[in-house]
Amino acid sequence: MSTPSQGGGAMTSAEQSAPAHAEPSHAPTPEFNASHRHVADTAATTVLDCDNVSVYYGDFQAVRDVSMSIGHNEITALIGPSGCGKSTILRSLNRMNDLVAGARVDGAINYWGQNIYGDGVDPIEVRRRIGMVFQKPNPFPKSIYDNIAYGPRVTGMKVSSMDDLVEEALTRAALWDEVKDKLKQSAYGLSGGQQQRLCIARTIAVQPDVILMDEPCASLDPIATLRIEELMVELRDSYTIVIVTHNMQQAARVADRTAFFTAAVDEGTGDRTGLLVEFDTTDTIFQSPHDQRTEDYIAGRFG
Ligand SMILES: Nc1ncnc2c1ncn2[C@@H]1O[C@H](COP(=O)(O)OP(=O)(O)OP(=O)(O)O)[C@@H](O)[C@H]1O
Repeated sequence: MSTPSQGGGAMTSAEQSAPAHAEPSHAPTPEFNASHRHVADTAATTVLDCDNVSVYYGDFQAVRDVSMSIGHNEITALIGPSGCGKSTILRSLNRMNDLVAGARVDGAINYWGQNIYGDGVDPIEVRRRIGMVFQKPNPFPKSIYDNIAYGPRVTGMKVSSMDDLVEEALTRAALWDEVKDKLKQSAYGLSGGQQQRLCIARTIAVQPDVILMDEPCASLDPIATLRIEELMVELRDSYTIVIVTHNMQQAARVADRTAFFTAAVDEGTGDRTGLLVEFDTTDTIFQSPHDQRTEDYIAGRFG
């Protein structure tokens, strides 16, 4: 498993203790509005490529035949009605579904050209490079400092100064100024929005390349939601971000590209299986979609 900056080569256990890539530079903090979306009318370099991906839970096919390319340093939103397989696809992008008994992925998901489901690929290393932030903030029952330091410690990352690493991660997650005087206090003392930024900092601390976010604002109030959206836009210059959201305005505000999923009913079994209807620039999906199903969903006619 390699990234272009690593120069190729199979992943080894020694590699697991080394940073995945050179530290990305700090992005300037843009004032936030939708115009900060990239102009996504040209194809970006592909980081993650889903090639005919189907995901099963036991015998149930939850989502079928998904092919899409996730662009480098872009925000990609996955939208669609409940149960269409957005979270299932998101979790398959870093092998999180491996942790679900009976879950199985068909097809290939290529990360910088290497199938993450290929022989000999370490799922732990996949999840370090492709991190995930969940719907509900889930800090560890530890101090703010130890929440950040935990990942680097358990993955055996070589760190010259843990204090610097903690400050760096919290700064990137736009939380440092709010917590720098209480690093030894419990993370549970933070507000929900702060806890979610802490979880983003925790993900950043192990130097990922891609950050997956599964409805990261679902449990937050509008102010905290806006702060996370601003943060996503800031982080985009250093990371590739994939977000599942039920909030179409959120997708329209932050995403460069948007994938619309729906579910089709199998006449025989009655099962509802998710499928990708349309994947394009966010402007195209929201302003001139090619598929009637996308247009109906965007217009609120179903889902
Ligand atoms: N762990 C699991 N075991 C069995 N079935 C599952 C599991 N997780 C999801 N499913 C099923 O897979 C299908 C897709 O679910 P998924 O959560 O991916 O959809 P979603 O589009 O993210 O939905 P929502 O928007 O409601 O979160 C659903 O039918 C769901 O019941």
